[in-house]
Parts: sequence; C-alpha cells; structure tokens
Amino acid sequence: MARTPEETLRQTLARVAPGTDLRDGLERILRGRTGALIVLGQDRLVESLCTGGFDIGIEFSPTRLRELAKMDGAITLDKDVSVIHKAGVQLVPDASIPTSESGTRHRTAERVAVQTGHPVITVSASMQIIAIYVGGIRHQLEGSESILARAMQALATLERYRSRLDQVTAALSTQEIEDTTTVRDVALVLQRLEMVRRISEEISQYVLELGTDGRLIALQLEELAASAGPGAEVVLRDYSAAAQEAGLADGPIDVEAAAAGLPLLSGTEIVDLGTVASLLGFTGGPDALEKHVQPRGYRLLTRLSSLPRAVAERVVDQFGGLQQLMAASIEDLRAVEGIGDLRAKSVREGLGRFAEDSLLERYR
Ligand SMILES: Nc1ncnc2c1ncn2[C@@H]1O[C@H](COP(=O)(O)OP(=O)(O)OP(=O)(O)O)[C@@H](O)[C@H]1O
Repeated sequence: MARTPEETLRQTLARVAPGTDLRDGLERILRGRTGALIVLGQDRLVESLCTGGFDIGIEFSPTRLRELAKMDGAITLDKDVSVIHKAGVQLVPDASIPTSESGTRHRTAERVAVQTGHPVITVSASMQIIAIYVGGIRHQLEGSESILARAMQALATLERYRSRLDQVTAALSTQEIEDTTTVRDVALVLQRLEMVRRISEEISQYVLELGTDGRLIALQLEELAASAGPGAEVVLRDYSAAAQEAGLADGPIDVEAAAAGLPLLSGTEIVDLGTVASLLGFTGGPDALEKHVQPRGYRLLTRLSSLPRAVAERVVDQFGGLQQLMAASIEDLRAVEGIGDLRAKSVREGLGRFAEDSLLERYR
C-alpha cells in the first residue's frame, strides 16, 4: 500500500534515530565535516537518475558510509539500510521540479525525494545539519537534548490533560446515571479525549526521533496513555441518535465519519465546544449545548471488563438506553442472548457500583 509522505517520514525518523547504525554513520560524517547526499531506496527510477560513480553492493556499516561520503557525489542505499548500492554518483533529477533550497546538494535532495518517493538524507558540510527530504517535506534532525526538553514539556501537558479528562469523564458518568446529561458534557469529554490523543501522538513522534535516548519518555507515555479508557468512538456511539431524538436530524449520525472528523478539527475548532457538538449533529450554536441528551449505555458497559463487546451491544440493543438498563433486573438481563446467571449478576452489580460511585462523586 502506498504510504503518505508523513508515514514515510515517521519510518525514516525511526531509521535515523540515535542508537541506529545509520545515525552513527551520519554523526561520523558530521564530525568529519565532509557532508553527504544519501538516497534511501534503490529501484529503476533511482537508477535512471544516477550517472557515473561506482557500484558498491556491500553490507551497510557506519564506517563504510563515512568513508564513501569522503568522495564527491551521492550514495544510494536500499530502503532498509542494509546494503550500500552506489557511491560517488551524480544525481540528475528532473530540473522542472520546483525547489526552495539554494545549494546544489540540497536542491538535488529535494527534487530526488519528490521524483522518486524515496527519502533522501543530506548532511550539510557548511551548516553542520542533517536533514531528511520526503515528498515535499523537509525535516531537520535535532540533537537529543532539545527534543528531550520538548518531550518533557509535552509529557507535563499530557499529565494535566489526563487529569482534566478523568474529571470530565467521571462527571459525565454521574450525569448519565442521574439522567442530567447535556450536549455540553458530552462535547467536553470528546474534546478532552482528542486533546489527550493529540499530545500523546506528539510525544510518540519525539520517542521515535529519540531512539534509544527516548526510553524513559516512552515508558511514561505508555503509563499515562494505558489507563485512558475507551476512545471517542464509544462516546459517539452512545449519543449517535441524540440529535435525532432531539428532533434536529432525520437519522442517527455516522459514528465512523464523526470519529474520523474529530482528529481533523483544527487547533481553534477543537477548543470550541459548539464545533465539537456539531459532530454529534447538534449544529444550533450555543443553545444546542444546553440540550438534554441520553446515552445508550455503551461507554459504561465497556467499563465492565468481563463483558465481551458483542454481548454489550446486544444488551444496549435490548434496553435501548442507559436509564432502562439501570432499571433492569437480573431476570431482565438474563433474557439477553449470551447472558447467563453469572453475567447477569455481574452486570447488575457493576451497574450498581457505578450508581454508588456517582453518588459519592456528587457529594465529594
Ligand atoms: N546532483 C548531485 N549529485 C550528487 N552529488 C551532488 C549533487 N549536487 C551536489 N552534490 C554534492 O554536494 C557537494 C556540495 O555541493 P554544494 O556546495 O553546491 O551544495 P550545498 O547544498 O551548498 O551543500 P553544503 O551545505 O554541504 O555546503 C558536492 O561537492 C557534491 O559532492
């Protein structure tokens, strides 16, 4: 499957992360103050852009890369960085491809990356910079210290976002059980879930770039992300028919489309609860946020870990809404396919616990 330039860049960042052989080779070139132009990919198209130079065909090693970079011209590797194919080649990409770079090494790198779709790495002799070109993207590698500083800052932000998410999620559970939920409460949880997702994604990018220097950050990210609970899709499913029930839409929303739309909201859109609520079909501006809505019960049921997803769905279908579900007896629950005595009891007890927790939350 064709990758997007962003995906290819992520993969390339992993290949050049500290601790990898390729990074070791690049650092050696940087210290040697020579410079390099390296294509990560070998196919017919790359071949057709190469003139002169030497066919090498040896296993990749950092010291070999450094030695070959002393020659004028470019080096081609296979995409997995296991073989050095050519060295000292002159690359002649299509000159009509626009480039914003100035020196010939960097102009060539940008054009070859666009023309071939392969990542191209440059080590600038004059500026002492390593850059990656993928498609039309240029990414400059930074030292681990500055990335680490930003990653630590992002982790602190994630911690704050997480505790706010936990607050609004607990508040939503209480409101759902007491049947006092408004669109605002739901939009707030969706907003916070998305903010946590965005900052977690930013941190995983740093982890990727940091390679072996990012192990501690990775552990902290894992810890903070692991207990985040179900994602936005479950919340959207819970309220997929809410706008229809409020007489604002002809049918339920498309949950998948709404879940895909949430990450697409811009930084300013995501802070506006009205825009988030429009994903649920509530497009009436500030007034729409105060509308009373009722969940179907998916989210609370997914917190009962013993219940398989398919059974949870049947329970929701059977009762139609959380309020009816909360009122269901063990016998009512047993009537659902896949629910025997034990499960009926554990669902009943689980729901009872939620009700108690919600009371505690209210009077805390
Ligand atoms: N088309 C090309 N194919 C292969 N190698 C090239 C090509 N263009 C430039 N180079 C390599 O880059 C070297 C530096 O070229 P130049 O100084 O013009 O580029 P630059 O972008 O200013 O690079 P730097 O930032 O390293 O100074 C050349 O000596 C050559 O080894």
